[in-house]
Amino acid sequence: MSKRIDVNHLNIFYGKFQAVKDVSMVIEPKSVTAFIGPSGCGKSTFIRTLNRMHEVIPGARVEGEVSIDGKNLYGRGVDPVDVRREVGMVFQRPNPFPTMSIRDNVLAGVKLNSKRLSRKAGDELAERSLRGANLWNEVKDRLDKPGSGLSGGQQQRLCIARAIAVQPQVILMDEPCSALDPISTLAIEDLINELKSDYTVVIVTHNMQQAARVSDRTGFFNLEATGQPGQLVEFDDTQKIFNNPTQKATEDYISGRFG
Ligand SMILES: Nc1ncnc2c1ncn2[C@@H]1O[C@H](COP(=O)(O)OP(=O)(O)OP(=O)(O)O)[C@@H](O)[C@H]1O
Repeated sequence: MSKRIDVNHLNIFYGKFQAVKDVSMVIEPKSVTAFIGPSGCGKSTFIRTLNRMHEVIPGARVEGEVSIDGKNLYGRGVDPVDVRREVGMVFQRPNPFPTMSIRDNVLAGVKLNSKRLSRKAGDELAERSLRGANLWNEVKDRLDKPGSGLSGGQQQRLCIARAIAVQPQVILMDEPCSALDPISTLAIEDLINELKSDYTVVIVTHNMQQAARVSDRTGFFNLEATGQPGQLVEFDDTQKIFNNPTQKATEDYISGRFG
């Protein structure tokens, strides 16, 4: 359940404004890839194009190609709903359905995909997904209570359980810890580390220590100037990016000289 992503000459626009320019990269399966860079350089815009989520924004469009194991996500006849089933996403703010029970929250994505589940199959899938998100022990006695009754960190793991339940190949995370306290952040980081044995994980983070801790590969995005599109300046092994980057702009950013 893990696939390679190939991005080829991807340009991303909001109407006439070009937000991201000419990105090409390979994202390896069963690894964690992190994107860092200053505010507004297009990290969120880019990650959303990996599951066509940008298409919910009016006027947003791409040129170029994104392939998962050789299949172009933007090919003719490809249904974005199918793409989002294969490539799940977890957002900055945990967004469980507040009145829905914990169990039903986990199964919500599966049910949206119009899969009918028996009670037993639903219980099994909910347990498996909650275990996969390291949340089972904390919620197993209150599966029928609303998702909104959980702490922020637990809600984020609930959202990860919901993403896993659909059995995606890839999990995208857009600043998944930015609304969380340090303990919950560590719990999510541990989980990301475990998820990579089954999934291709892509994460946007503002926290450089987090990128250094959780990722195998890191991409640094930057803007040449305000109003210009964001570009991928450097993409390499995380060790290399943080210890011996090739580009001066990367070095300046990771050493806190700008951004
Ligand atoms: N819905 C939108 N409509 C128009 N322009 C947008 C939209 N979303 C983002 N942009 C613009 O695209 C550019 C990239 O924004 P994006 O949110 O991808 O950057 P980012 O690197 O994720 O920033 P941050 O770190 O602050 O979250 C910015 O100039 C932003 O103003």
